[in-house]
Amino acid sequence: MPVDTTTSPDKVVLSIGTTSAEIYYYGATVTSWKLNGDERLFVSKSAVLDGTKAIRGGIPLVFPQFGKSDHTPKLPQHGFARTTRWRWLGVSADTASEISVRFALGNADVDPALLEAWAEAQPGKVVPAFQATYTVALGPTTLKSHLAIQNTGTAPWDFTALLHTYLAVGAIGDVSVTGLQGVRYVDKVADGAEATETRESITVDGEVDRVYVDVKTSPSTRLAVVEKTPGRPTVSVHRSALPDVVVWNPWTEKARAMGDFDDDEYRTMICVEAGHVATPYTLPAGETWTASQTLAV
Ligand SMILES: O=P(O)(O)OC[C@H]1O[C@@H](O)[C@H](O)[C@@H](O)[C@@H]1O
Repeated sequence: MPVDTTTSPDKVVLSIGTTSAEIYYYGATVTSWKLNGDERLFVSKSAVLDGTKAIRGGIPLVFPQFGKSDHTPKLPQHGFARTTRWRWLGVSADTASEISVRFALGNADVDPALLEAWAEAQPGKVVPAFQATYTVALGPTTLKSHLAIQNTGTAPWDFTALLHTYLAVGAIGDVSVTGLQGVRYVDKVADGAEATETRESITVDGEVDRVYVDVKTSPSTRLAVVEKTPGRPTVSVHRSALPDVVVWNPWTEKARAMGDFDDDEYRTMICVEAGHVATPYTLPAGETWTASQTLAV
């Protein structure tokens, strides 16, 4: 199968046969995954792509903090990884069945004020020393995101991380998410109330913003986005070391409130976000945490 990589000042484009992906250096955000010309990721028509704002769509990388925290009021929502330009490390594998590329982010790449803000939540308020490597691998029917975060300092520190995946869907009314039945969740739309998911297939008919905690799946209960619309294949989400899953759709009112999201776009997207967010991960000095997600059609 012909494989190809092209780079430009803003992004890298990968292709393998009729499948392609593009990744912006800004945020190392994957902004496109096309199979036979069919786009599987949602990016808003109003997304800002000039590196001044997190990209509204694709797969923004949330690190070192999911959401907002009272401990770090100056650290922006969802941290700084999605709003910082990553270093391009080049192609790491290039075979007939997979092409992968790597990006890096470390302390020197990040605005010092943001590092100081992160330090507020750490023991002794010490700025964490880190090195992150992000690998994106494209196969004929898969897109893998692999994140490795190393503590390069001498003291442990905490973080939360998440792959904020926006999937494109034909019509939100025809979509269901499977694999979450019986899982406890925190409902951010209901002021953080906790409940257990009873449904085998979750449908969306209003604002949804839930953190499903410690989601265990098996081949018979796989995490997947299923569409009734003819011709739209199921996208499965396979996870490693990302126990929690956020399901988000802003619906009408929140859509109107977002400047980089068109009013009706809630109809054609759903976020299914794999992360380590319900509890922070403590990374000991010198150690590396690795996690990955594979989207498969
Ligand atoms: O607007 P942002 O910062 O990209 O966040 C979008 C959404 O991201 C989700 O992960 C959160 O659970 C939502 O609460 C949030 O609204």
